[in-house]
Amino acid sequence: SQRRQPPLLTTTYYTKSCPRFEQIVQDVTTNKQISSPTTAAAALRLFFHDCFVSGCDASVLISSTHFSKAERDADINLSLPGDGFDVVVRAKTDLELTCPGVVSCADILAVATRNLVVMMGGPYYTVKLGRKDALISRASDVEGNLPRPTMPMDQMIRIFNSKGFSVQEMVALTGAHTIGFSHCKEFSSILYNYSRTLQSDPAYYPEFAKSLRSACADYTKNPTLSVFNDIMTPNKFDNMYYNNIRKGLGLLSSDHTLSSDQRTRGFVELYSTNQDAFFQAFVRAMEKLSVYGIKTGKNGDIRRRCDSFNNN
Ligand code: HEM
Ligand SMILES: [Ca+2]
Ligand SMILES: [Ca+2]
Repeated sequence: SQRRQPPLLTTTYYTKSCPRFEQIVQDVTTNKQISSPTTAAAALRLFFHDCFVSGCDASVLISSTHFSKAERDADINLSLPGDGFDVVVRAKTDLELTCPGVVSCADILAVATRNLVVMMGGPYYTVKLGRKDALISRASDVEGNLPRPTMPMDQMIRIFNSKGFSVQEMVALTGAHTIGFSHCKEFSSILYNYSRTLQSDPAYYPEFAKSLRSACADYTKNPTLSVFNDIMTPNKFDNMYYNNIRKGLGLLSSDHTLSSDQRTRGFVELYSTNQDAFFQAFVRAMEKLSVYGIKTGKNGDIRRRCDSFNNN
């Protein structure tokens, strides 16, 4: 049997073909984050949702047409904020002026995400380059590839394992919930109607549950209502998320389960007491995530626009 070699990305991919690549992406991400501070969390979640569905290939950036419903319009992706898409489009626009047809949307999203994590106070990690953009984006491919907050731990672990990510890596990556928001509907079922006998015992700190109920009181009429994922340091990329979930200050059912399940609890405890350990684990897991399922050569192309394929 033949062993297929993993396609190789390099850190110097654009050194000759687009020497200003890093600088252009850096300028765009900085300006965008300053004018729209929700961009960092938006891009980080967008990147996760791209990579877990057929690899880090910008498949999530494609817009639907009359003929085909793209990933972006799968129900779980409808809450992806526009700022994440917008920062990629802005960088692409600048890059097409400087080095047309050279830089992939997938590489832009990967580097923009890293830059934004760093801007929020998170750790720097290496992003290798040379990803090609996907030739396919189908909403029907999304289901089953992304975790949902109401899933039991077994199922969440199965999704991560199926992509080669360990329980430890799952816990480290989910530290991303140290920034950003969740809409009320994502945790309303456990907020209004929970029983402590369930395996998915949400174990909200009672005062926290009370304040969430009041913040979300109107959410059926106003579906845009949302709450910080990390109530203590919502705008700082740190290890506070792990401290929160140990105290019942996690938002989503999946956040609570992370600190109650015996398979994940040890990692939560480690990262809550040792930010260096979290950052090191996050760096390794993001480096791994960012090369997951990447396309090279003829398996992909360099899109002219990030939201549509080249052949139309
Ligand atoms: C472990 C399973 C996970 C589940 C069940 C989950 C679920 C969710 C849900 C329901 C939201 C709220 C979305 C909204 O209401 O708009 C959210 C937000 C977010 N998630 Fe996750 N997530 C998981 C893991 C991850 C991972 C691995 C990352 C990145 C590496 C990530 C990054 C984010 C970010 C940054 C936000 C905030 C988005 C924003 O503010 O726009 N999540 N997640
Ligand atoms: Ca993808
Ligand atoms: Ca935080």
